[in-house]
Amino acid sequence: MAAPTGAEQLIAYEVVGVSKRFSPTGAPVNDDITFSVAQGEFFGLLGSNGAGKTTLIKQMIGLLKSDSGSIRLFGHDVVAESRFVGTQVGYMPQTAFALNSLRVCEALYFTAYLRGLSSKQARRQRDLVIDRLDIGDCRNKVVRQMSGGERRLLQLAVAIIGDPPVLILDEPTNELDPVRRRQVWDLLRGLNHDGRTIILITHNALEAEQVIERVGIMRDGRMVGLGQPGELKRRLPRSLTLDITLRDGTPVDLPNYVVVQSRHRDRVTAQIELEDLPRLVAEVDLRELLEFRLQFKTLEDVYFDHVQ
Ligand SMILES: Nc1ncnc2c1ncn2[C@@H]1O[C@H](COP(=O)(O)OP(=O)(O)OP(=O)(O)O)[C@@H](O)[C@H]1O
Repeated sequence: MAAPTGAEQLIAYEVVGVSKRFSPTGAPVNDDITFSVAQGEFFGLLGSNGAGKTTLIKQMIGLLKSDSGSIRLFGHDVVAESRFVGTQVGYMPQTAFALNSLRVCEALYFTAYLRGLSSKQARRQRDLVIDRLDIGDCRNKVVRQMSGGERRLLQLAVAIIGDPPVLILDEPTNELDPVRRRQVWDLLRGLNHDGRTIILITHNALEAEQVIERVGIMRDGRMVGLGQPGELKRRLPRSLTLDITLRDGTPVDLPNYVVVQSRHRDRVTAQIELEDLPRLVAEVDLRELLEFRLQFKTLEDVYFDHVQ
C-alpha cells in the first residue's frame, strides 16, 4: 500500500511546541520542537551527540512526559493514551534490552503475543521475522550471548514483529557489517513501500539519504533544519566537492578556481563551481591521477551546514 499523497495525506505524528528539561535549573534537552510526520512517510532525525534526539523519541512514545507542548499520534495524545501508542508503534531503542535471559525465538514470540496476537499468529510472525532478517542461526541463542550486531538485528526484529503501522528506529544499522546494513536498508525500504511510517534516528547521513523523504536536524535541543533533503541542499552554495587521489604522490598543479580544503598524503579535497568543470577537465590531465571523484552536495553537507 503506497502512502497517500496530496490532500488525502494523513498525519501520523504531530509534535507541537514540545520542550523538556531533566532538572528545573538545567538547560532544556529539547526546546519548542514542532514538526509532523505524515502517514507512510520515511522521516530521518539527525543531530549531534546529546542534541536531544533519543529524549524526543521517548517523549513521542510516551516514555517521558514533556514539560510543555503536545504530541499526538493519529490524533491521540501519547501520554493520555499510552496504550494506543503501544499498539501502533514498534520502537527499536539505541541500547538496553530487557529480554536478555530469553532465547531469540522466545523473545520474538512473547513480544508478538504481548502485542495482542494469538498464540498461533505469534508463532507465525516469529518465524516470518526470523526469516526476513535472516537470523535463523541465532534462533536458539540466549540474547545475552549474542554479538553486538546480532543484538541490533534482534532489536529490529522485536520492533517490526506484529506489523505495527509506525516504526521508530534509533540507529538501526549501528554495529552491523556492510552486508547486514544493506539488508536492513532494503528491509526498511520494503516496509515503507508497504505503507509503514518510519522515523529513523541516525548519524549516517549518507546512508539515510538513500531512504528518507524528509529530515529533521537537531542541535542543542532545537530543530534547526526541517525539510526534504533536495530542498535543504538547494539552500547550500552550488559548488561541487572534488576528491582527488594523486598517483604515487606525483604533484598536480590545480588551477586557482579549484579551492583546496584539505590535503592528506595523496588525497586532496576541494570545491569547484559547476561552471568551471569543463575548463578543469580541459586543463588537468586526469590520466595523471589515480582517482577523480566529483559530488554534488549531500545530506551530510546539509547536516554540517546546520550543526557547525
Ligand atoms: N534521564 C536523564 N537525566 C538527565 N539527563 C539526561 C537523561 N537522558 C538524557 N539526558 C541528557 O540529555 C541530553 C540529550 O540526550 P539524548 O540521549 O536525547 O541525545 P541524543 O541526541 O540522542 O544523543 P546521541 O546522538 O549521542 O545518542 C544529553 O545531554 C543527556 O546527557
